[in-house]
Amino acid sequence: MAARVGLPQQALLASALARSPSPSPARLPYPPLLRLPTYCRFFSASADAGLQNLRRRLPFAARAMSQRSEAAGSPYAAELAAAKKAVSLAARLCQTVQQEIEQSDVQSKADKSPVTVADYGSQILVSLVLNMEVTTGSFSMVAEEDSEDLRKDGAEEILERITDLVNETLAEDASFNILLSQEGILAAIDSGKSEGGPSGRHWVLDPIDGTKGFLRGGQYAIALALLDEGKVVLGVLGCPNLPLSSINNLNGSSSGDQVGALFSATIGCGAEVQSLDGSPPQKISVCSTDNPVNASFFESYEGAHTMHDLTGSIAEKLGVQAPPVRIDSQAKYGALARGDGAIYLRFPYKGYREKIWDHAAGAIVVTEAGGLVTDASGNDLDFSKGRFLDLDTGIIATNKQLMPSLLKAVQEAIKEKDQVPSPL
Ligand SMILES: Nc1ncnc2c1ncn2[C@@H]1O[C@H](COP(=O)(O)OS(=O)(=O)O)[C@@H](OP(=O)(O)O)[C@H]1O
Ligand SMILES: [Mg+2]
Repeated sequence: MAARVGLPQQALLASALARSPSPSPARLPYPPLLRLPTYCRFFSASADAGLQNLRRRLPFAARAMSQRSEAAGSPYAAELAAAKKAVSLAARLCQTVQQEIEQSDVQSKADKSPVTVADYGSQILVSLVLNMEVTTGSFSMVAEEDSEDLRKDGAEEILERITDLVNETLAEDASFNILLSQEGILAAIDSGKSEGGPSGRHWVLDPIDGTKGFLRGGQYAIALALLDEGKVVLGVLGCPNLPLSSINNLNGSSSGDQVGALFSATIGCGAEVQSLDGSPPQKISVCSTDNPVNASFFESYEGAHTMHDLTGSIAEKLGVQAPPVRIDSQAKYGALARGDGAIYLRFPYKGYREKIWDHAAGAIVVTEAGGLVTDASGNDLDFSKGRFLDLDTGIIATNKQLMPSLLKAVQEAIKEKDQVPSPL
């Protein structure tokens, strides 16, 4: 039986909520929260000894922020710091859930894909932190989840579970004097309904990329990017189960290494990795091999997400010797960006529409690490068209030396596949 927020904690949180006055705009300490009027109930945490007892450890997010990054002087430095803090906090909630997940924590969406209390919880925390930390401009977020299913009859229990998880995560972090009501929880999820587009700034979030991997106990990522005038200008990938230094086997694990990597990149400032618990950021770069024989390639773990027969044929044409490294989520982009492998191939089945949140953060981490990310014809990915990427050819990534031969192999393999008569 998984641990839930214990009764004393539940009572504490409930009483804190009950005695908190509704926020009036003049009292709100974080101006951006004005955009979500029913969002929060504030109270003075410092006066509450019980809440202090819930704060068992220093927030790793806060420590991560104090480390100097290459991007410190960039025009997006404040946004990058907020994004790292948001992703780190969300990662903590996801880790808690993954360790003790129950059947009732998982639901099925309209498209039959799974969604968990952690997907919702992660989206809520990222929305909240961004609203609190980024105080300039209007707030817009394109995110994967919405609250529709949680507003239906019968969803009361899961909504309560999400509310408890979010508030417990906030209560454990000394930098937050805030709890959310259930209306606040729903509003925070729905703050991700933006359509994005070519003008203005839009955050792009996959609160859990690779939910199937998350459920399997495997790799997943919290993926957050910022679009400015249609271009990705920063990206953060939190990968709680990825070894910090490198991966060296097909399961994405490596022996004796610290686990939990936070990748980040800002346009023009390079890409970095640090531990999720706050080690100093280290600059990363893609591997420099120009010999496909030495190259290994990443692809989706799920056979339904990419055509493994096509990727096998591409690898064979290139002369790649090593078997594919199959891991879930944009952790693949992070691993590629620091040179764990040389190539990433993704070829969904016909009819699948790629979402921008599945690639925005990963793509900038790779390009700022010196790599290239394109569609199967060599075109840059266009994140300015709304919630979808609108490409149907596939996505490839590698270093600049290998890209010409990779593109050639991709074109040949696609042509050959198209010539094979369909069995139907
Ligand atoms: N049919 C189909 N084809 C292609 N892609 C699909 C498909 N269905 C889902 N998805 C998306 O894949 C996301 C998971 O990322 P990956 O495919 O890289 O990882 S995995 O190894 O397959 O788990 C996954 O992200 P999450 O939904 O956030 O888990 C989906 O956005
Ligand atoms: Mg997701």
